[in-house]
Amino acid sequence: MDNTIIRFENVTKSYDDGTVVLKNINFELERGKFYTLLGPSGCGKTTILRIIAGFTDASTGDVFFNGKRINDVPANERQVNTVFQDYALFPHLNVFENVAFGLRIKKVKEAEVKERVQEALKFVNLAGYGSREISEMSGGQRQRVAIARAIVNDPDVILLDEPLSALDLKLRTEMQYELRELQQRLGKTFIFVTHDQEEALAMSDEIFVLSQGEIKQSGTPVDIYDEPINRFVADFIGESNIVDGIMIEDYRVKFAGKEFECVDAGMKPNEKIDIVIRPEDLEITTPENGKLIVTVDTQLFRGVHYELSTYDKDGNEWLVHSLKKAEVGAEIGLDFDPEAIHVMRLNETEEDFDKRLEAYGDEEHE
Ligand SMILES: Nc1ncnc2c1ncn2[C@@H]1O[C@H](COP(=O)(O)OP(=O)(O)OP(=O)(O)O)[C@@H](O)[C@H]1O
Repeated sequence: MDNTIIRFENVTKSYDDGTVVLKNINFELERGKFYTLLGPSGCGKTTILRIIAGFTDASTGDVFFNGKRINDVPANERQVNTVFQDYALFPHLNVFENVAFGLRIKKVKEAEVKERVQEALKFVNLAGYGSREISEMSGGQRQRVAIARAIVNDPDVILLDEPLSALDLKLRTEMQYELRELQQRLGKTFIFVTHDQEEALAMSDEIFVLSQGEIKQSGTPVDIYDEPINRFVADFIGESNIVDGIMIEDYRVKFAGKEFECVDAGMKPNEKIDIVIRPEDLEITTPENGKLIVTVDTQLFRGVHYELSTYDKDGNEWLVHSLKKAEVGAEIGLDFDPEAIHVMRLNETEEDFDKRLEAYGDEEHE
């Protein structure tokens, strides 16, 4: 059975004033998975949700739901519900009536309304809260009311537009666990919008990293963290050391004035590249044993590790996460494995990246 629930084909969105918000969006989303649209403010995340919900039209391209083109299907006939950033709860209605609202509009019978609302409230751990006023609920509880209101209609897909952004850090982390757990219990497709990379890494089955109306990379959190395909993604996801480099030949790169063994291949000799090394992949050693020699500029204790800001003689900054301490002002060595060097082609797109890997793979098989 085809497990695809939503498909975007060449979707663009522009406004009459000439603003191009989405350039050419293509993706397929599967039933029952947790997807995250991640990117800086204004990159088009909310616009994608609005097109799925039917609140706005795509300018060109096609949107499919369960294999059926839905460009012209009105919002209220789509099997989709949205949880908004500000929850959009009705302050004059109590918790029960807020959740019941959509069912009442559909003229569902009273006995069924009662049963379904109670079930939805139980699902979000708010059984017994039905008669409370919204003003008597905490931020986290309001969030759960908004989710109960979305799931009571039994939609196939739930859209969540930065639903955790109004919460303080501790509650936010709790709600991340809760939302993920809820999605798994429900078995529905969740599409979650955020500009917070940690949230995206923690919660998602698959992440779409967006910038300026384009998908820069998609994949599992581990894929995107370990194999960012360009400087934008590497910089946006996690903390990174990114420096200019040159590919000498397959498995050999040059950066910071020295040549190193690496595991990347399939690029042109002498090609200019971007190099990424994650701070946790750099190990402190003596200057004699270090592949890089750096001076420690600052050191912060972060609980689990020390965070050192260091620089080499060319002025490149190297951020280090280390369990070992160093002396501020001291010269130290940094060691790393060849696998820790991640090589990226300048401004490579996801499509070109995939083509390159495919071509390289084919060559290997010949
Ligand atoms: N009616 C409109 N007319 C012109 N431009 C618009 C209109 N609505 C939205 N935009 C523009 O579309 C772009 C993308 O907006 P969108 O809300 O999708 O971004 P976002 O990634 O969700 O950002 P945020 O995280 O700030 O909500 C923005 O630059 C915004 O100014």
